[in-house]
Amino acid sequence: MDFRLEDIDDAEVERRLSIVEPLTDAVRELVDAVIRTEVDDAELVAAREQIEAIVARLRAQQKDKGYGVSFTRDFTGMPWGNAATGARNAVAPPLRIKKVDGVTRADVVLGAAYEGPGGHVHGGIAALLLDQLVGETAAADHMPSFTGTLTVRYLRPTPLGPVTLEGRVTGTDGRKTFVHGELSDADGVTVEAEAIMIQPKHFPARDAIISTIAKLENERS
Ligand SMILES: CCCCCCCCCCCC(=O)SCCNC(=O)CCNC(=O)[C@H](O)C(C)(C)COP(=O)(O)OP(=O)(O)OC[C@H]1O[C@@H](n2cnc3c(N)ncnc32)[C@H](O)[C@@H]1OP(=O)(O)O
Repeated sequence: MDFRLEDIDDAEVERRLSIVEPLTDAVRELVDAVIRTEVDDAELVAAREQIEAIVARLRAQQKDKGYGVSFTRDFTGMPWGNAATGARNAVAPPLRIKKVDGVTRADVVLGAAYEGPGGHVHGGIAALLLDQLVGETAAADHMPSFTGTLTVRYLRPTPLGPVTLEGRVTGTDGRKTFVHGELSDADGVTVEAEAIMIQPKHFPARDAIISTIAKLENERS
């Protein structure tokens, strides 16, 4: 797995975010506009040509594969390509999960790009958001847990628009953490999930990052 250390502080993380998040938001607007526009065919062709020019500009310098996950020396993660939360990923709804007293919560608005049944959220998108939620709920002490089993129950269709997510740990057993997650609209829970999250036996990336930080600190002292 592609994890790496970047020797930068939180101010530099914020500076980079202040550049990329508005870009990603603009691309989200583009996606939404393409879905909902009713301009004529000539306008669609002209717009496509402009978009192709922007793509060529961004391709001038590219990573070989995905973005990967970087960490700062303070273990601030930068999973900016992540499909559910990535700051550089316009496919991701702008999901920002917060953990308070062990309970994870997020508010997000799901627009036209997340449609499944007409006017309602695609079931795969609900599962994606819940998967990320249970992952962040189970994560502890900079150690990720991978989703072993995710069971999703769709109680009723979720209308497009504002939704909330909430997750909590319901138990642990060795390296397994059991998590309950919910997706709700203003009228209550629409989708619920039970997950078995598993801390991998070995997580070489974490060990490699910790030893790199120790080396950097040695060099500075
Ligand atoms: C840094 C901040 C991050 C910040 C937070 C990051 C959030 C990221 C959120 C994204 C979450 C994802 O999508 S993760 C991506 C999707 N998931 C994956 O790709 C996982 C692929 N699978 C695997 O890598 C592996 O199979 C693991 C890690 C799940 C398990 O491998 P293992 O560690 O070798 O497990 P093993 O020793 O065999 O078994 C340990 C115990 O777990 C049970 N077990 C094993 N597999 C499963 C399973 N699939 N479902 C249920 N239970 C299972 C066994 O019966 C055993 O129970 P017992 O005998 O002890 O009772």
